[in-house]
Amino acid sequence: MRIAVTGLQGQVVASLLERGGSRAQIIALGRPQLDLSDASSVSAALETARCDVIVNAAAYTAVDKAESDEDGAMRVNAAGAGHVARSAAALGVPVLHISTDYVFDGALERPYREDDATGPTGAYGRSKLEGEQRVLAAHPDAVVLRTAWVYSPFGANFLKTMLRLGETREELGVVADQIGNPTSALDIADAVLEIATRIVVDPSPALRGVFHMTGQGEASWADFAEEIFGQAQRRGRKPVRINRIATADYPTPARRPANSRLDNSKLRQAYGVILPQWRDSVSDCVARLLP
Ligand SMILES: NC(=O)C1=CN([C@@H]2O[C@H](COP(=O)(O)OP(=O)(O)OC[C@H]3O[C@@H](n4cnc5c(N)ncnc54)[C@H](O)[C@@H]3O)[C@@H](O)[C@H]2O)C=CC1
Repeated sequence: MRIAVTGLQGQVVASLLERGGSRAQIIALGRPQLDLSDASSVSAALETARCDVIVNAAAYTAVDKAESDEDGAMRVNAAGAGHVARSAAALGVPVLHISTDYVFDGALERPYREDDATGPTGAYGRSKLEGEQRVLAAHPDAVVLRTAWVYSPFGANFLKTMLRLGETREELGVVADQIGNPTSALDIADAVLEIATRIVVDPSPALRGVFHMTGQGEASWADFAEEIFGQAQRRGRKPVRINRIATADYPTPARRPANSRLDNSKLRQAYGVILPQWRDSVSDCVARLLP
């Protein structure tokens, strides 16, 4: 199977390139050849790729910067996602589109299900929600996978930031009143490969539409940090104390949802896919970064 994926170096792209193995040939397409904000570059690159499935994993992911550049985020996350889905529909291949927990406002007191009301609290979330809607409108054979709190050995992410800060700091203040599901990009890649394999052979409507896909178990950012430093300490790093702070004490341009947890039951029922427990995947990632 040939899978074309947007982006060259993102966390999910790098993970797909690593995990493709013998299961799939991964063709990564990024700038300048494929620029999500340029419809003609998207259609030309995807046509040339001659693939069986398209995964839209590239995005404008700078959540805080998007607050002062909403047009830029919209061009990539909304219009760009639409370009990918339209091209996929024209080529007659299914599309898997990666989206986010930030489409929700976080006020609900249980994990969000796919049909819960959306209500993004910031520009990034609004652009990603608009992207989902454009993908679903453009392509009947689309799967939208909402994930959250992504980390990996690649690129920039919370886990790598913690390990870097831990080299010089003895204590750190980390937000304890936002809860979500830390998710390894390598686990996302494994699940995307399974979903792609199914969708090319099974036309069932139950396999199309929006699905939530995150690591199992929940955590606050402070819990996540404590787990990272606990694992790092077992690998010879000095201890780092976490001071559990409130969101109000760590102001950022974009407001984040207090509850980001996503209920994964629909994905499990439709595809039989379930991601590993988040602490196990954190352990694997720390082991790779601190061998
Ligand atoms: N990082 C996270 O915590 C979360 C990410 N997501 C979503 O997961 C997906 C993958 O995210 P990551 O791999 O973490 O992102 P990343 O930030 O590691 O990589 C994004 C990639 O998109 C590429 N890109 C940006 N603008 C582009 C454009 N105009 N044309 C072509 N390529 C462009 C970048 O060069 C980069 O390679 C994205 O859809 C993101 O919105 C969802 C929830 C949380």
